[in-house]
Amino acid sequence: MSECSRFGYEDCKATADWLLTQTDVRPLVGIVCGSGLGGLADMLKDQVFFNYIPSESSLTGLCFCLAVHGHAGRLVFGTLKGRPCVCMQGRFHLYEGYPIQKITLPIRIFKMLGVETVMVTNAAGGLNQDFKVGDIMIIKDHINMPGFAGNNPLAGPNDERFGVRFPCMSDAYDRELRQLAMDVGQELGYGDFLKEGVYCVLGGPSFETIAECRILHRLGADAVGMSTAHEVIIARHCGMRVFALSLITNQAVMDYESEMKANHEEVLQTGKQRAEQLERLVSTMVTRIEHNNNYA
Ligand SMILES: O=P(O)(O)O[C@H]1O[C@H](CO)[C@@H](O)[C@H]1O
Ligand SMILES: Nc1nc2[nH]cnc2c(=O)[nH]1
Repeated sequence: MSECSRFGYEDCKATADWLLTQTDVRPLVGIVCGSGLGGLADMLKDQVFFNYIPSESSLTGLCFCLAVHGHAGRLVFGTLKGRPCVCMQGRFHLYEGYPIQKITLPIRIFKMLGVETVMVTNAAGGLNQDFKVGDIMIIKDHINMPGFAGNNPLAGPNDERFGVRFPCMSDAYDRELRQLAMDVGQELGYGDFLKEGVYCVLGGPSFETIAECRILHRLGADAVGMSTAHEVIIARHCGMRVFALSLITNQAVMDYESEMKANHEEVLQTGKQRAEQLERLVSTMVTRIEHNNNYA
């Protein structure tokens, strides 16, 4: 069986159907928590959660083993300020060695659970020289670097039950949700550290060289990370609205004289420092999204 068909429609449906027998929550919003940002899932009330199961032969299809420090590895259902949500408290990355279709399987499961809006968060290195550590960057576009070399989650046979063969990506990051984030951010007094920009995904796990950071910046990227774009492509393919943000956890090293060194501890530390504001931004947005959906 090919990798693509192993994580196909039937797998997603079986998993979603099983999950729906385990909880009364019918989520309209699905949230993906980035490195150090798992506290978003802890905000959910009346939680029902499932640990990602470290087995290839899992009945539920959620056959993942999660080892990345800073990611809990749970699918959490619950309500956020009264709105039904599901959260991936921890995600999967290319560098963990999983096929790209497996990394993005939970997003299709979101769809089959009834999710309409996906909110994706990540930790990223700042390439834009105007960005500071601790800034929150609303993602307006991405550069899918692995996709340039053919590593796209939609590569392989297309299943029309999910979406079309050639989905548009120029509108991937919903304009209204970006505006909503800006409005909510201003209301909360986050104006000084709320930015907008382009996210570039690389395969990782090594952080970038100085030359790589310089070229990514010249290509138009404002932040660099190792996730998100694959999830967004899959979410858009099956018609969900997408909002995504990066927490700028470290400054990408662009200068040969610099003594700075990217490291995962700093990433997690910055996550902790901004956790509360980020949670408030996302949870306030969630309370307004349903209203937004009415005229979407
Ligand atoms: O993208 P998330 O999962 O937030 O994590 C980011 O932070 C980790 C590196 O510190 C990498 O996994 C990178 O992708
Ligand atoms: N690739 C990459 N991922 C990150 N995640 C958090 N910071 C970084 C970074 O500087 N580079």
